[in-house]
Amino acid sequence: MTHPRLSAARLPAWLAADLPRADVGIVHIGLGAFHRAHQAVLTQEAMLVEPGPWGICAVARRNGRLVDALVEQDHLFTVTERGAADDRLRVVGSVREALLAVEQPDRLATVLSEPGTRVVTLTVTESGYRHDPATGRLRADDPDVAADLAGGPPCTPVGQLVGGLRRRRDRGHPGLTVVSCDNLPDNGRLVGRLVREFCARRGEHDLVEWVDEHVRFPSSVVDQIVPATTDADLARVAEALGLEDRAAVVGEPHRRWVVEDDFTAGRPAWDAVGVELVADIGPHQAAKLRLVNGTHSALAHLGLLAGCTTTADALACPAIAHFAERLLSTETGPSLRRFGLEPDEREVGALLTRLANPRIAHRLDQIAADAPRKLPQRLLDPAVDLLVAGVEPRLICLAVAGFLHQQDFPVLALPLPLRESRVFRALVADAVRRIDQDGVVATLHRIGRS
Ligand SMILES: NC(=O)c1ccc[n+]([C@@H]2O[C@H](COP(=O)([O-])OP(=O)(O)OC[C@H]3O[C@@H](n4cnc5c(N)ncnc54)[C@H](O)[C@@H]3O)[C@@H](O)[C@H]2O)c1
Ligand SMILES: O=P(O)(O)OC[C@@H](O)[C@@H](O)[C@H](O)[C@H](O)CO
Repeated sequence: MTHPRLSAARLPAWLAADLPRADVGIVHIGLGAFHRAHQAVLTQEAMLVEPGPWGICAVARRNGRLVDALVEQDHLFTVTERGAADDRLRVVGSVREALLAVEQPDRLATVLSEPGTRVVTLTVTESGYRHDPATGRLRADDPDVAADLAGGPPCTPVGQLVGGLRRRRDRGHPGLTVVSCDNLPDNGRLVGRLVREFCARRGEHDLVEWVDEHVRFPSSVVDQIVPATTDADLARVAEALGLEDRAAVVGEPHRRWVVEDDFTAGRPAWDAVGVELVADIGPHQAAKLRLVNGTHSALAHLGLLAGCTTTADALACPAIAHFAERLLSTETGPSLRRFGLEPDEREVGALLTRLANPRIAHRLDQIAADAPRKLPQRLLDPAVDLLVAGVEPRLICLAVAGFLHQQDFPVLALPLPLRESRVFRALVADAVRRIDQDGVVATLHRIGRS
């Protein structure tokens, strides 16, 4: 059955009542599933508590279908919070404009430069920053970075940011705050460094000075599982709403955002809706990346070898579930002692329940994609900390072996302490051999019993 499209005019009154339709104050670069389920919802909630000009201009890179869908729907879309037992559907109206970065570079630079724009948020994936994780510097040999540095219409997020900041400075408008929400350690400092490096490589040292004085780059940690939307999700939303929503997203009910409290030009009342504003992001970031994302990556690399498709499938396998519980309680959890954090049994249980939600189809191949950029902060840094504390990271090495098993050649750039660690290399080699010989499930069984 076909349904009419979601739009402001068609929205049932009970849903329309809760929609703030504010002027743009935030530009979000990276209009993917996550932004719609997370920051767009929290910003809407914040504006309901404290009204203000915090509407969002959401910027996609190439996904014209998504931008068209939003424009056709008056920028409205639904978010389904899918718990283990039921769904909660809501309509989101905090997005006020949607742009395609590569086709509308001038409009993007203008929105970034407008005085009303006071915050820029980013979710452009780990590879979107185009940096070398080992040095934290821009990959100037990346063709897109090179084209941006040469002054073409910017196609990388850093090039886009610099274009907007330059125009802002030239127009004499005040500074703003850039908040990275990607799963990267020190994400704020990383973007700040890349923006300055980009300007310096172009010889724009005066712009570096302006950025130093007028732009803040707080780091942030986000946590909510939001898989890519499927056709089945879209059909379910259409049935529930009686309207077709081509920009719908589905995520788990858990939603967390921790941000360094360093804003130069104001922000929505996010703190009134549960966003944690903190002075030191370090422990929050390490805990999230190691516990949530570390477990995800381990499940992905071992679960795919075991023939599983989603995190829920993987955790339905007793050997993998036992492995995940031990990974958290004996390795990634204890690795956080360096940050003054102690493993907590209840937290481990709650996390595994989240990841096992059978109604959230989080595909392991989506999590496993781009692994060389994810594994360092998720599993390799904890391995370093365990080795320093005299503990063998045997389970982490199994997950790394699972990753190497799917590769034709070792593509992983190991941190120096692991490259030099004979223990680490021997543990990984042994894990690869065991998986080869016995298969992944039997290997996990054996390790589980030892
Ligand atoms: N999905 C989740 O569960 C989740 C949870 C926590 C954090 N995150 C973070 O958010 C990121 C994105 O996740 P997602 O689910 O939205 O992925 P997604 O693939 O749905 O969206 C990523 C978006 O970033 C865009 N992008 C990349 N480079 C860009 C550029 N130069 N200019 C504009 N847009 C650009 C892509 O085109 C895409 O629209 C993740 O990589 C992660 O760092 C995601
Ligand atoms: O989104 P990525 O590709 O950085 O990582 C995949 C998942 O581990 C990640 O999206 C988690 O679901 C998320 O970080 C949970 O908060």
